[in-house]
Amino acid sequence: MEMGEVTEQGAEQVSMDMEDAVIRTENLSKTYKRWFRPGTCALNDLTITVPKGSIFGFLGPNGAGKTTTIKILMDLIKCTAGKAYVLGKPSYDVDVKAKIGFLPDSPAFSPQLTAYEFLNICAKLLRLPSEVRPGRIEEVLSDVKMADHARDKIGSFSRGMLQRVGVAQALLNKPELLILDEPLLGLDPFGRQEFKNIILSQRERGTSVFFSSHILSDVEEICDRIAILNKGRLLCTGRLDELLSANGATVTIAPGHDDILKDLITTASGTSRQPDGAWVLNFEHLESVKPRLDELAGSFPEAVKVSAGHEKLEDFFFRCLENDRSKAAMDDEAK
Ligand SMILES: Nc1ncnc2c1ncn2[C@@H]1O[C@H](COP(=O)(O)OP(=O)(O)OP(=O)(O)O)[C@@H](O)[C@H]1O
Repeated sequence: MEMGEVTEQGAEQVSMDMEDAVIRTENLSKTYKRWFRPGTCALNDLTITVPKGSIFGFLGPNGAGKTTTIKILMDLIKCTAGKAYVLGKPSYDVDVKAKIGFLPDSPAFSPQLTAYEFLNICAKLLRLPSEVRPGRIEEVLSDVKMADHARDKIGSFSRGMLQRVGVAQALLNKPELLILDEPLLGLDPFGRQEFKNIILSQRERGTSVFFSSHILSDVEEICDRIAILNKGRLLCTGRLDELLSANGATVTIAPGHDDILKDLITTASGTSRQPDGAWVLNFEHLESVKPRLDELAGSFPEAVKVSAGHEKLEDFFFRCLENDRSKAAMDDEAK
């Protein structure tokens, strides 16, 4: 983890060189006004840095403030306080838009247009030269596996196909930075795999990617960095490998040894049962259970397998939210 990066709620992130950051927010806050009622605080003091070349997963439960942040980064709405920089410029800088590929939350398409016609309009808006446009449109349609549907009307597309067209338009201008709001929404497992391949190949050509998602297994597979938000506040951010490996352990108990579980299960941060009946337990701190695990591994060498240093993102995510909820409950009690 970089020096000063937030690992605990409320900690401050020390600034990384702006040159190395494709996105940087500083104490960003947003309150939506409401008539005759207190406003909704959607974002509260958010400070994050997305370094150049990274694939950054922006996570949080419904209503955490992800779309609000993305809208501010795209200058679709104004923040109430704080600062947002994209590719080293304030987020309202118009010139920067030509270097970004953007997929909004629930994009709307004109159903009468074919995929090709829609992308042609987008390419014109991006001022791609006319001689380049057809080739580039074919290229992005092929990237998202929609080449066979170029001449079909968008109105006939499934949700997943619409999402692919949305990703295709985000790729049109060969962006330096992709900002994608829930790009995996509506994609089947093949679509998700293709999306992950697209993102990894984009990174290879030097594009940085910032996307929000609820599909934690996919985020774990491709992201090198994450931030987790809850109720508009940052719970943690950093390199995924460092956040997940922080002293954790995964223990697998072979099928038929459920009796071993009894005293372990109460201290595990996460548990899951495999189809073959084996149990997988995740521990936040290996040290706290190591003596007991050593003892069990000595008595049941075939039944207990310990791999240090890798908590699943899903377990980490729930643990962060649970800690936040307990802290909020304690704060309420103290009031
Ligand atoms: N235009 C708006 N006016 C008033 N409140 C809003 C508006 N947009 C969002 N909010 C509120 O701001 C908070 C954050 O919403 P936001 O859409 O940013 O969350 P999110 O993390 O993207 O959620 P989801 O995962 O469900 O898409 C929520 O409480 C939401 O009700």
